[in-house]
Amino acid sequence: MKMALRACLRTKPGLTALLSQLSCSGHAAARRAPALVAQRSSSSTSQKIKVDFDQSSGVAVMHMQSPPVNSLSLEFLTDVCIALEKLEMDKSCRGLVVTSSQPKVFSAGLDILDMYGKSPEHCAEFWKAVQEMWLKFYGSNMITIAAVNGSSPAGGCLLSMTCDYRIMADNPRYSIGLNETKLGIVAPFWFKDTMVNTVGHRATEMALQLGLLYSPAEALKIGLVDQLVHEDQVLTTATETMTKWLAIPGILNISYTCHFFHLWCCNLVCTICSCVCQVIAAKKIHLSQDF
Ligand SMILES: CCCCC/C=C\CCC/C=C/CC(=O)SCCNC(=O)CCNC(=O)[C@H](O)C(C)(C)COP(=O)(O)OP(=O)(O)OC[C@H]1O[C@@H](n2cnc3c(N)ncnc32)[C@H](O)[C@@H]1OP(=O)(O)O
Repeated sequence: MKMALRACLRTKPGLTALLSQLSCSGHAAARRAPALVAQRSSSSTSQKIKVDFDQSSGVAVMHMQSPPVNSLSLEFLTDVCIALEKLEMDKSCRGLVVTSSQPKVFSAGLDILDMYGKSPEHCAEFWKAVQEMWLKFYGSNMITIAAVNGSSPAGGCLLSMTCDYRIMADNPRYSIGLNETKLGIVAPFWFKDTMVNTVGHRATEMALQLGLLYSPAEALKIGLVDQLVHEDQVLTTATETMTKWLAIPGILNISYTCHFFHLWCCNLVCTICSCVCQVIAAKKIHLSQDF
């Protein structure tokens, strides 16, 4: 799916426009202009994000450092998007590892306090920022690896699933999954689609209906993560793995992209049809109540 988005962003101007409308892209850029990284190795820091870029390997490491649990607030999401935009514009950056500086937690998902009791304008901006983060990671031209060094529920799990590869700390205290159902909320369809693309239809059905959080071993078993390593080894394994991914010629990447793009389009058409059916059904119910 991620590759599919990459392809359409490269080759389909129409869809780019569609996606940019969806994501309200430029939202982040409007706040702060991106800067190109000039040094051989560099480090740039916002309050909540630290990026170390090694120009010799072309690999950047994004450390999420928003205490206590890297919850995805509007401010944090905006910082993530800005950092991604900067890296994306630097053509020498080919790989991105995303990890957490917070102990025991990769990301606690969407910031619940940023969704509750806020103005409609804030909620709209917040929700656009969530979509923007998703699109930017999924549509990135860089190879992305999530170094999941702690728990990663809900939006945290989504963030990791938008990456090409996930390495998780092998600590049974940690968990990962889309647990929205347990919170009494429905995961948006694109959360669901992202999970289907990662673990398949049946596993997603079970995961979402029951709001399951998986231990690292369980997550590995269903393919929600790709590799487990000792807690101390998550980041080094991620950078080693990146070397392998970057050895694959980009052209092959693009070929796979076309296959996935086809699947993604089919999925999108189905989703639109299903939305139309729901609207028609809702109207029918409404009418039958009137008479
Ligand atoms: C606005 C537009 C709305 C449109 C709505 C449309 C559709 C709805 C779709 C909604 C989709 C939602 C996806 C989500 O991501 S919802 C968030 C779900 N997240 C969780 O369920 C995680 C909850 N947290 C935990 O499980 C744990 O905190 C932990 C991450 C495993 C870490 O555990 P631990 O180390 O033990 O830390 P604490 O539990 O003590 O927490 C420390 C501290 O952090 C606060 N906190 C935790 N999670 C969040 C969060 N998601 N947002 C904000 N704050 C969080 C927690 O309250 C503690 O704070 P205090 O120290 O002040 O008590």
